[in-house]
Amino acid sequence: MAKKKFKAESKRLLDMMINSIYTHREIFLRELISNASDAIDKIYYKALTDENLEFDRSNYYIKIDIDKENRILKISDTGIGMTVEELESNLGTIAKSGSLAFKKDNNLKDGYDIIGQFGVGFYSAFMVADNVTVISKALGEETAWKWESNGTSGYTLEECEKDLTGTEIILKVKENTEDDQFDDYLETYRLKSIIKKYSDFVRYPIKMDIKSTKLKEGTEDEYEDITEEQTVNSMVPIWRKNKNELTDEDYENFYSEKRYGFDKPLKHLHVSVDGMIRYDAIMFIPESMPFDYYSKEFEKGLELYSSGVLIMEKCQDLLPDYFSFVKGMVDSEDLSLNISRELLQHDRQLKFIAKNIKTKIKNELSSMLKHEREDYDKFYKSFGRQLKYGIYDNYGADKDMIQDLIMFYSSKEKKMVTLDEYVERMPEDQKYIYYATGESYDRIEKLPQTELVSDKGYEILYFTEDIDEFAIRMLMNYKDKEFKSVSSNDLGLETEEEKKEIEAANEESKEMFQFMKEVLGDKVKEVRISKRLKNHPVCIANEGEVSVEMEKILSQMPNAMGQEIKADKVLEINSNHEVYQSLKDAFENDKDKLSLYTKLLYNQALLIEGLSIGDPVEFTNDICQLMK
Ligand SMILES: Nc1ncnc2c1ncn2[C@@H]1O[C@H](COP(=O)(O)OP(=O)(O)OP(=O)(O)O)[C@@H](O)[C@H]1O
Repeated sequence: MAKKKFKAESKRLLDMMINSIYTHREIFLRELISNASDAIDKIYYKALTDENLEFDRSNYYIKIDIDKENRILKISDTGIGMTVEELESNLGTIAKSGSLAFKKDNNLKDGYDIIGQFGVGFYSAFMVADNVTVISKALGEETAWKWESNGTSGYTLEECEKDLTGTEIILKVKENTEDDQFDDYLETYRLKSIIKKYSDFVRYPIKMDIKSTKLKEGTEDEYEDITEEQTVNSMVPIWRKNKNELTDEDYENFYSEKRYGFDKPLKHLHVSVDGMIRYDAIMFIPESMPFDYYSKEFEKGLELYSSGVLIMEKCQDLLPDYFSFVKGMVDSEDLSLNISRELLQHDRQLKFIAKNIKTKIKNELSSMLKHEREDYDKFYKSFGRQLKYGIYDNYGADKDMIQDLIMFYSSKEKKMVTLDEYVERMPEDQKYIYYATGESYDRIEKLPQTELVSDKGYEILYFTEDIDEFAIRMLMNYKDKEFKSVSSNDLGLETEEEKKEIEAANEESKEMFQFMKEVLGDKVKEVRISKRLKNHPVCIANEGEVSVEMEKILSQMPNAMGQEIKADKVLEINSNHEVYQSLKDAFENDKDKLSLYTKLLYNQALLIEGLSIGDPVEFTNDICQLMK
């Protein structure tokens, strides 16, 4: 049976292909400039092996010209050009990459990296142009050729005039439509900004004629409009420069030029890895928090370049969430990109880079913590909370990596301390790392529950952020020391003897506590004598996994599930306080009085804890009742 070839309507095929590959129309310019840069690179490569050919950098450039009136945009280069056969095979066949063939033929790997590989970039010109003309004169050829197409009905090829070796791509820019402003691509400022965005580090000058108004020579107040040819790209990327030649100021300038932030970065990391996968990266740790940092709008990510050409503005996969504050870029020649260059084809290389970067950032932060504590404190004030999320995130997968970077306010030091510093200072007899939760340091300081632990001379870490307790629960312990809330049932402080005494006292007042528990119903799980109070009459303690502070946070969650999770509260009474005797008297003589006292004490404990009392009217009525 004879095999027949598929027939396809080229216009529709082209349309489909271009519009499904590229999400941003403006990248047509990136594609055409990358082709021009490839074409110049090819002369450079040829010169390496051809003695008769000299490569003098100053002769090579890319030029962008605009003719607004005729809606013409021209991209010219002084590169290797195309012969008539190459025009036919490279531009006449979709998905034929002359550049890929060149790379293979010349066995190119290192150094100057040719960008093109898929053979489709050129056609992106049809996203903005009705008609594309290519005039090209190949290196060493006498004649030039003109290729022309409207992207619908094939193309024409004819001989033409051209002085210099190289290629001109002439676009007849589409008319505006209701939805699209094609006029934009005839505006100098717009083109300049597209070049800056995607092609700033192309190795050859990209020139444009730029109009400006200048003081007329020899006059003091007469101005004239002049047009000057300017190079609009910066060419040599800072990350390819030698670190020793760069100053802090250079990095700071790069940070603000790139608009990574409006602050001055606290730290920069310049990484050049030359191993199995090569990459360069410049990353910054900002000092202050972007205004939208803790909002849904904030997008993490590093800029991703492939051989100096921007591929993605925010590559999220390069950063874990807990380092989302890091700004900067990564450039690698070794990435396998897909056709649109917006997606990475195999993420093996990317994963490798991401893992590498993660360790570098961690090390940088550790060294800052060790050697530049003041800076670290500033950093932690802005982003500490994010690090704590990292402990909790992903079921604690990276907790070991981050635990040394987190800090809490210390009751003793009156400043932020690391867990390591805490453990180092622990007296020998101290079993646990104690913490207390509350709204502010001031409030925690006054919490009755902290009394006994403080009295023992133990340090307490103050947790004021919603994430703190959740993160610590994930960590469970640090250097084999378990975390213990000052509100938890067993503080591990009493001797066996003391324990027995408390048990006996509880047993003695068992019936009274039972009565009090009945008054409070399911608001508390138990009423008992406290082991932790010294001067305060009452407090709320905690039994089980969910703490009172966690209940507070969960109750603010929008979904119903959070509202239902409650802490098992225990009302603890200080048996050394005079109130205890009043309770006992009331139990003997006046049960109504005991119920009033019970409700009052419970509400007091809630208030101290920063919790709202269920029925404030009842509470005030109870106080009046007491005053009668
Ligand atoms: N300005 C130019 N000078 C010389 N040759 C060019 C020029 N523009 C395109 N070509 C040739 O045409 C081929 C096809 O270009 P096209 O942009 O479609 O694909 P590519 O650059 O090879 O790959 P990619 O789709 O990855 O950009 C190129 O490989 C190159 O050989």
